[in-house]
Amino acid sequence: MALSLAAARPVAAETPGPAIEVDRLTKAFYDPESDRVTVAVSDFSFSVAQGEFVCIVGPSGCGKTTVLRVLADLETKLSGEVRLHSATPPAMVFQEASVLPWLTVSENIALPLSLKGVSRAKQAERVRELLALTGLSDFATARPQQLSGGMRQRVSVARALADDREILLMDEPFGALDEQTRLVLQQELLRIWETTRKTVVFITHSVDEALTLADRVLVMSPRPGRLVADMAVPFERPRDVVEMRRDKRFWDMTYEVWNLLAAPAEEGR
Ligand SMILES: Nc1ncnc2c1ncn2[C@@H]1O[C@H](COP(=O)(O)OP(=O)(O)OP(=O)(O)O)[C@@H](O)[C@H]1O
Repeated sequence: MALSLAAARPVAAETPGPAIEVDRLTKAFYDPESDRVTVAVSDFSFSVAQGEFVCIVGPSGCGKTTVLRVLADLETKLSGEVRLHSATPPAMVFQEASVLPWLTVSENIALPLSLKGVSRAKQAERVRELLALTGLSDFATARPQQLSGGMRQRVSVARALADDREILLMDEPFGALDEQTRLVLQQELLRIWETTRKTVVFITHSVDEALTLADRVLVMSPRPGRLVADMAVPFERPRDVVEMRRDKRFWDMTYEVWNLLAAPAEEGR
């Protein structure tokens, strides 16, 4: 199937209000042992519209995880403003699948619902939907150690979706997987996103993963991380992760982002 990537997606026109607004965020860590302050993120500003998929790329240690942890309220900021326009706290997916080994796949997915006291019947219905959405229906009663790494990460994604939070924060969720599994999960995440239209902030080291998934790619500088580019990704949806790679613009953008990442850090940071 030839993929038509001709029309640029009018991101702003389709997206209502902001779901996330970050204004001049600065975050530093103090290590009392060495009496050293590490400025992880400096003056970082961006916003994410409701239902938008934004990827953040940047060199190792530039503060990507720190930004996500501040959004999740797991870290306090030094200065700046962070506003989440959402009725629910964000859900998180981490690099390592954070599944509980003593629970079955279904029980892992149901965990946020059982913690909230949702009835067993409603839990079972929601779990059924999520097993189908993430392709795990045949593994409902399996335990995590019986699953591959990719399948465990699918369980993490399903669990993050269980109680239907509006914002999904994903920290390099496919980073530990082999290339082929990664492509399969990227395709699945695209399909899931088409179905759920969550607001997603997704961190990755992989430029082509960012271009495959995102409406916009934010490129960060080396630490202390600052915003160096905010790029709209023009490929129309639904996307096919393999077919996209036949489009010259995909590689032109990959080159452009790599050029930004390879640029030397500015003086005086
Ligand atoms: N809890 C902490 N205490 C002290 N320093 C920290 C802490 N967390 C992060 N840092 C420092 O902040 C900087 C940014 O770290 P962060 O993990 O956010 O980067 P990253 O871009 O996500 O890195 P990577 O891509 O390698 O995962 C690093 O220099 C790191 O050492």
